[in-house]
Amino acid sequence: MSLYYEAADLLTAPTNAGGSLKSRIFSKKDLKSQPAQIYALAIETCKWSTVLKEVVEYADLLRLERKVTPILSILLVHDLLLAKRGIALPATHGLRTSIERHKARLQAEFTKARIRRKLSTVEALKAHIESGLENASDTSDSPHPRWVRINTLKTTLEDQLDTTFAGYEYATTVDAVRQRGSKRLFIDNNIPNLLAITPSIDMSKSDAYRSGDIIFQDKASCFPAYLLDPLPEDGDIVDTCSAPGNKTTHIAAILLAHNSEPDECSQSIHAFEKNKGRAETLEKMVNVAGSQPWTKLHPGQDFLKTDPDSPAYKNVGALLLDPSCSGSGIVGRDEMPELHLPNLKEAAKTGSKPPKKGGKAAEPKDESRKRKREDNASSLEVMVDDDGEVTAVNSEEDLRVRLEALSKFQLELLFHAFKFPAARKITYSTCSIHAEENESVVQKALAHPTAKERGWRIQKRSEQIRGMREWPVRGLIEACNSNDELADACIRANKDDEHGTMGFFLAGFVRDQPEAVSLDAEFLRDERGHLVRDLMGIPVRVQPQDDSIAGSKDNFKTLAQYQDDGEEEEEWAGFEDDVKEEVPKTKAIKADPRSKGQKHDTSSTEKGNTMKKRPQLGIKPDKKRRKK
Ligand SMILES: C[S@@+](CC[C@H](N)C(=O)[O-])C[C@H]1O[C@@H](n2cnc3c(N)ncnc32)[C@H](O)[C@@H]1O
Repeated sequence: MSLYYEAADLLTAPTNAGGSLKSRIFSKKDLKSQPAQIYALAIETCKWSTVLKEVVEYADLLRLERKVTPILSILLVHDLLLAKRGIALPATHGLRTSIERHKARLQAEFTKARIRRKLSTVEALKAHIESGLENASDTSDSPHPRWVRINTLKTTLEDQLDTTFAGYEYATTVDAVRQRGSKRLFIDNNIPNLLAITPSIDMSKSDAYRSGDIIFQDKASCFPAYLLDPLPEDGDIVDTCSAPGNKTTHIAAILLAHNSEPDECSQSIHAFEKNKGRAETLEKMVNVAGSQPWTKLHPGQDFLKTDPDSPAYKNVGALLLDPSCSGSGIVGRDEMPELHLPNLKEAAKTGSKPPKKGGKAAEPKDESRKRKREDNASSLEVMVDDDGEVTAVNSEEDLRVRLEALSKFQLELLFHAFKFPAARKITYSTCSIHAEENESVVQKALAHPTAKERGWRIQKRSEQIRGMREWPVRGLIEACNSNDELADACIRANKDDEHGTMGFFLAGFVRDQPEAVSLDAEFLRDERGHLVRDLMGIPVRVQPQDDSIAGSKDNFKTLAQYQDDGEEEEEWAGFEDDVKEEVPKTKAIKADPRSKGQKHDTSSTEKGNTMKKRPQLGIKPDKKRRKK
């Protein structure tokens, strides 16, 4: 019984009591229930409170059950509808029976709440709540700026500045937009098409947000797709862990920015999402953002179970890995959560009074509670990872064990990504501040035989796209065993510094040749795949710089291309008339199993050139994309 009363007390403590929910729970010495249990119930109920409020109000529960206070009603209804074991009270307990006798009605209202949100399953509703979309109207006074990505699949930066953001004052620093009461915007210097706006302005009801013209996405969360920078020659892209889809839709926007005509973009994004409920959210986001023509969804599919050698992935040249992590970089985790309580109006009319025990006589009316944030540096007690999983972490050892489990999974994901035969770019990111999930994973991955065999290496800072090269916050040198170059290659973002981002980590992996390009690729082949041999019967090497040799490159393919066509190398069967001593005029046709008949300039496949050839995103707004 104490669980619900204790959770109710902690959630309804005066806002000036200070401290985060975590610190309030774990600093209380006289609790009868397990602190982690109270925390899990309280945090989950807050997350669900907009839905629970509706359910309680529409079921008229407060009028029918006068002993139940608003806060107790949503805690109990939460467990009735969402906890595996239901309400944690004896079956005959008065509080439990007062809720359970309305079970059918409450469940019906819960279903209606889901349908009102146009979600087809409870799983999808859960994913919707986890994604934070339900509280998009949060108007908290947090000084963290609101980052807004302009979705260039649907609109342009210029158009948005002229319409949605008309009347905003332009700030020259991100700091200036944080000022409460202002109406300012800052155009980001690192990421194209990204703005920071004053956080107290609620954009969630704007047409631009509803139509997918703008997407709320923290600056640091925009780093991975921008660093990956999928170019036409990169072929297909895999987003290994996609929901809710911020990075998937960002990849699509960049892909299209590199193509002058959207119709000509033959590249696809394979978006994997293991959790079916989250996959529904992903699908919604992809549709709203208008990236569906280029996105192949793999709902409910575990990326680790894909076969990298499957023909379906033979053109995959780039992968984005943004796996589940501790979520320790997420801003606002330590604050008091927002709580929506059911309206007391009806109950008040009929004269009902909340009981003294466990409840507060003066419950707030139909409004959200906002609490001030207090520094909570010492609380390690509970970890809520970015999938919403709550883990009790009462000691350094607990934390170590949790981080070890997470990093094992993260490494496994990287090893799997390394196996895609045509891949030559990978980004690895987390919203964790812990080196165990970041620099340590990178080092272990690089040291692993799979990485070495397949030629994967870290993408150096000097090789990174401009905005990332110029970003000042880099990896932790001490976590990189004093390897300056590696630390400099790693990208970090801090959650409490002047840049106004969440805590984040990112590293790029590259290899100069896809695996399929073996030494054999250096030898010429005719159109049937046979090695071209000289008079002595020795295979003719490709002479990349020799322009004097006549011949058409179209007559020749490399081994990798023939393997790609499903043809096998044959024994030499003599000269072919039409290819006798002919060698291509151009440099070697580098095996590029990624090209899908799209315009392909072989010279631009060389890594060193890609940065120079890249369009200057962000300097000019992209032109309007045709909506399919
Ligand atoms: C950090 S979130 C991804 C956020 C997403 N990239 C974005 O920016 O919107 C991690 C996601 O990976 C999913 N996931 C975890 N393991 C997976 C796996 N083995 N295969 C596919 N998805 C996985 C989780 O369900 C979760 O939705």
